[in-house]
Amino acid sequence: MEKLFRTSPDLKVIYVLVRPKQGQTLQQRVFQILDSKLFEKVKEVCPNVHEKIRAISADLNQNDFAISKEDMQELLSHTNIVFHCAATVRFDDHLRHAVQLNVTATQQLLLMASQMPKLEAFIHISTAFSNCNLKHIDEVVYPCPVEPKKIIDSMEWLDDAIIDEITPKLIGDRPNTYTYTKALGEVVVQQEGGNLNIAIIRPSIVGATWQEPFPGWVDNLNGPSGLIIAAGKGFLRSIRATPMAVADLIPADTVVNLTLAVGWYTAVHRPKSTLVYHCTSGNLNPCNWGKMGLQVLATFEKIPFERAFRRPNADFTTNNITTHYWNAVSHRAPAIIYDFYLRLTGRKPRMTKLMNRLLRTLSMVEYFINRSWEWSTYNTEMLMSALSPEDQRVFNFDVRQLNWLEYIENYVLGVKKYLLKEDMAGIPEAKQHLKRLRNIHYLFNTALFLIAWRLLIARSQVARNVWFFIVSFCYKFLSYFRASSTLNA
Ligand SMILES: CCCCCCCCCCCCCCCCCCCCCC(=O)SCCNC(=O)CCNC(=O)[C@H](O)C(C)(C)COP(=O)(O)OP(=O)(O)OC[C@H]1O[C@@H](n2cnc3c(N)ncnc32)[C@H](O)[C@@H]1OP(=O)(O)O
Ligand SMILES: NC(=O)C1=CN([C@@H]2O[C@H](COP(=O)(O)OP(=O)(O)OC[C@H]3O[C@@H](n4cnc5c(N)ncnc54)[C@H](OP(=O)(O)O)[C@@H]3O)[C@@H](O)[C@H]2O)C=CC1
Repeated sequence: MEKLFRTSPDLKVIYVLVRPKQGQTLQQRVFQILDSKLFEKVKEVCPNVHEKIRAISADLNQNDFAISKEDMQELLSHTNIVFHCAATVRFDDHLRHAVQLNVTATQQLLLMASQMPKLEAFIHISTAFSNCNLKHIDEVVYPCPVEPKKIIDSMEWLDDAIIDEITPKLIGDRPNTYTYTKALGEVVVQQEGGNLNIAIIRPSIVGATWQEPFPGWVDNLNGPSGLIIAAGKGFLRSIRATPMAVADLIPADTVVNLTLAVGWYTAVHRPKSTLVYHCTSGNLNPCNWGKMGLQVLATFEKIPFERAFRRPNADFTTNNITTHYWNAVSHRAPAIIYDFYLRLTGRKPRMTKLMNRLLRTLSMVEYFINRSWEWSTYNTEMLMSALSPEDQRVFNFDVRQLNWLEYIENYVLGVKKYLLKEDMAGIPEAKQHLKRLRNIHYLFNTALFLIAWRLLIARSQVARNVWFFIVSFCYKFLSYFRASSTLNA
């Protein structure tokens, strides 16, 4: 919406399907977004942007999306282009719910779209990981072993226990219900698109903005953002990741630019078949997880997060045993010790629970940070060459120009500002806090060493002998030093 109004202020109206949430009405939800920093630039070129966004109450879990008759009439008669990006993105969602949102709702939306007389294009947002069971992925819709229609039907009569039982068999070698249902959604789009002008966009891992409307803007915890917080606050200190595996991140504004360009191309050129566009970075400008982790850490040195639990650190491991070791030593043990301290001081323990949640999240993303994929980008490159030089500049989605180090630094800064809402004025205090943590760390390690050594001496003759040898050596060295300094005087 931001980019559309900034580049086309004459646009009449955008209908946005919204559900009320957390005690807020739809209007409040939309106005909260419009009143954010993100929309500051838009308001300069389009001051009446508030009037141009029409929030329509809709819940994709309901029949006909629970849209009122009047709203439905208005939507059907006025819509020129549909961007379908609503989905459940939870990796662990129950299959029934994931199918309802990512497959059935897509089917219903297509049906709705087929009743829109003025519709020019239907743009479906999928994910580059919908076929993550393959290593090389082309810009085509791959068939699923069980037809989506059969899956949709079966979800209506199977009970939860049976669904739980068949879920691993259905998702096969995909890691979760999210990627599986997004793949089903694509098949539905292809099979039931009828005469509609359809395109599918597959972004990889969406990160903060690169350039527009300003660098580093981010507003949710999906993808790396939540883990950047966990690392910056010192909760996450080691990760099972392959440093050389490609980190296929794609900035949010690049996805937006490609999506709008695809909307234009689909409406104007009306390709004969459904085109799939990969919105990925790996084959044009690859960055790996190792480089990303180092740059994230380097940025924490310059711009630390406030009130960190421990000093940020990054141990990458690919080994099962070291993963368990680091999880025990770097994650669970500090959490248990801290909770013990909270109990002692009469407060409610919370760190172990938080750490368990973090480890669960890690176990779910591990699949994606230990593999590399190749996505072909013929259609995306074709689209780039179809744009005029001016449009190539305004709707830039050429990731070859992306400087990763600069991007990651801005990303971390954006996480601090827009997700954690931390003030830059707090940086000196945050640095001071990290210094204190470092001293506590040294003190703790020294105390631990001395206790272990004392216990060892008490139990082992060899340790005692070594200890006496070190002490007598130090004593002789000191005596020699004292004697030679007296002679010199
Ligand atoms: C060692 C040092 C390292 C140093 C450097 C580090 C550098 C960085 C390197 C990092 C490598 C990056 C790898 C990314 C790979 C992504 C691949 C994506 C591929 C596909 C991309 C797509 O195509 S598409 C979007 C993908 N889809 C998601 O990305 C949603 C995932 N997510 C969930 O599937 C649920 O979230 C899940 C997890 C079940 C929990 O479920 P759950 O029930 O336990 O928790 P909830 O979600 O209910 O949230 C409960 C509380 O956790 C908060 N929270 C939510 N998410 C959080 C999160 N990610 N990290 C932290 N905190 C999070 C939330 O804000 C709540 O906070 P509160 O309680 O205070 O409100
Ligand atoms: N983030 C990423 O890394 C990637 C995302 N994608 C795709 O991009 C799209 C957007 O994802 P992202 O922005 O990350 O995720 P979000 O969860 O932020 O966006 C999903 C949207 O769908 C809406 N939604 C979910 N359920 C319903 C419902 N029952 N009725 C109405 N609206 C609903 C949500 O509304 P509400 O705000 O009310 O919860 C939310 O605005 C998805 O299709 C996802 O698959 C693809 C690749 C990567």
